Amino acid sequence: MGALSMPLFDVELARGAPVDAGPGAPGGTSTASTSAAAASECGDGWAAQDGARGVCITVKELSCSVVSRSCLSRTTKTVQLLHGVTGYFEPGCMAALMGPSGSGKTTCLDLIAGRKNSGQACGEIRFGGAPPSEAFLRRCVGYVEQFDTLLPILSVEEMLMYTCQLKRARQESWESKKAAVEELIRKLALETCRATRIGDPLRKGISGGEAKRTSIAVQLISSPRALLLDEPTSGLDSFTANEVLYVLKGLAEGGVTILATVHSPSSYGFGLFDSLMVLLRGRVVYFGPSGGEALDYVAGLPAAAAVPRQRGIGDAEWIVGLFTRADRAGEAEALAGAYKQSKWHAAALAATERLAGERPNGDASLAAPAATAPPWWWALLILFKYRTLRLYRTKDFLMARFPDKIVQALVLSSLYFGAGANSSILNLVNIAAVLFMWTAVPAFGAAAYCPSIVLERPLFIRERQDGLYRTGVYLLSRVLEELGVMLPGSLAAAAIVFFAVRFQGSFLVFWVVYASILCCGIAIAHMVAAVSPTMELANAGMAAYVGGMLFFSGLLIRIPDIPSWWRWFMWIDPLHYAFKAAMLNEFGKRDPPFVGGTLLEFYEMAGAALWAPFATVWAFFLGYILLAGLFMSVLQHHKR
Ligand SMILES: Nc1ncnc2c1ncn2[C@@H]1O[C@H](COP(=O)(O)OP(=O)(O)OP(=O)(O)O)[C@@H](O)[C@H]1O
Repeated sequence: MGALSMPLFDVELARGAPVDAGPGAPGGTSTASTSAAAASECGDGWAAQDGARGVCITVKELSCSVVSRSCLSRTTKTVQLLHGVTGYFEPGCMAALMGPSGSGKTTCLDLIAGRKNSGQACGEIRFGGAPPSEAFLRRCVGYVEQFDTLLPILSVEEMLMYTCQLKRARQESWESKKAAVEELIRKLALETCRATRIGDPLRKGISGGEAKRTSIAVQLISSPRALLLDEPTSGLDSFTANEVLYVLKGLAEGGVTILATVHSPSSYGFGLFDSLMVLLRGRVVYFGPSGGEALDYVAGLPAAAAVPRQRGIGDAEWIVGLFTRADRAGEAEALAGAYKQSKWHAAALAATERLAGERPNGDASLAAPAATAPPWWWALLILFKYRTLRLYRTKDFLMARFPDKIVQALVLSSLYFGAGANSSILNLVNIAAVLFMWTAVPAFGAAAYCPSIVLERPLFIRERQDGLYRTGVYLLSRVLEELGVMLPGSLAAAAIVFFAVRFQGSFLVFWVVYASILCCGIAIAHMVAAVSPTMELANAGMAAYVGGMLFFSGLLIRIPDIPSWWRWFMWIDPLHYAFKAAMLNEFGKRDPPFVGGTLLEFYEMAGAALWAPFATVWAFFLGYILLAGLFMSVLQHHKR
């Protein structure tokens, strides 16, 4: 094994990667052999340096079906996505999974990675001769999904360090982790963008190719034994696509088992693959060596007569073009039948059977370790360090949380300036109104948190599946993150309103009422976002629930006037308890006369202890958090 270095790649490209006309064709050179030679010069892969060994993946008679619902006729039918896929992917080899769009490549990868969460699957998937445990898949198998899920606020280097801290052993020294990150930055040629913010569609950061390489690096940080990649080259220019495939080849040379779906790699990129599986409508139409053998096989098919090879058309492009045309002509089953008669199918069956039965002795990691995530306190600490602290320095995050409170406080203060000191009967309704608004506004403001929770869901799902943390830790981290900014913001708003309106109760209680209902709002936002499949539904759900709460607080309609069949809503309305606490704080000691009794009697609050509504609001907060955690763990809005 030689050293994997980008200059070698550059030289090859500068010379111009030969257009492979196929073995035996006049002037043709085998890109497979060219690349194999190039790759054989590749050095110790990163994984090899870290002592990682690949693992043999065998797939036997893998089938999958889903119940699909027609949007037009509203009928349902069972669709077969995979039909008895059989094959194997060996350590040290880079395998390509190709086929036209919709042929079942992602489905196949999802099943192998244990991430398909809809439909019915049957067949056998083994890693190192054993069915993989969830812990093994999380720890030892990396999955680079089609769409990048990275934390936009972090730089490339921070993203890698953050993942490294959560994915590698906690006991490993910081220096060792840093060295691993440095090595990955070098291997994936991320030096130039290491300090650049990752960004998102609204705030551009690193390029698409850099994001893809960062995603690959994120998966490599724990030295996986197998790396599955769904279209690692899609959306990249041909140079960057070749660059990514070249890096993957180096990793395969280092011992990692690599399986990647690709659409139309260049001849150079295609030549880097060792084996090839082609799917057509969920059926295997070729599985065998890549390069010359694959080209020979395809050239010998009757379907090849309709799509002759032309100069300028790459190997992979020709193969995919030929199969796509055959697919559209309804020849998928015939091609699958032809493959079943071929020597490659017989060889695949025999090798899969043999490898599925081979269980390397002493391969301890195959016996799944129990823990799949770091200790909760460690994960919380890392999330705080890399996420929360960074968000606290992010203008967008702070602007969505501070100014609104101050503006609302200024509006309330100027509208009700000095009203708190006036106990005349005509003014009491104004004081009750400002206290009502004081509890309603923070609950409404919590709707602002919903979009970011829903938008971040794919990242959360990916990181949880990767075993970076458990649901409860993520939720706790997000709530603490909000509470951290909420405290100073709410304190400033409370001080402005309390002293401008000249309230007579306790300032501490006045502030705690506001802070408590704000906490409840944050928890409600997480709960509503957790049950809502989309952002629109989350926003609508939040507005409906919080809007409904307003009516049952006790101000807009007196409690005795609420129709009996609506009374139950009052008991599940934290606003009702927060408003009660605010009123008791303000009027508990000086309950002024009002319409035939006292003000608190009018609102049916007289004689209540102040602690009771507080305790209820906090019980609501805990209840919402528990429900949010439960829904986040159980509900799978992300069907695949
Ligand atoms: N959960 C599902 N419900 C209904 N249909 C599904 C589901 N999952 C996949 N499919 C269908 O199965 C087929 C294969 O999908 P898959 O994503 O595996 O294809 P693919 O080869 O990866 O496609 P592409 O190259 O475009 O990503 C598609 O027709 C897709 O619409």
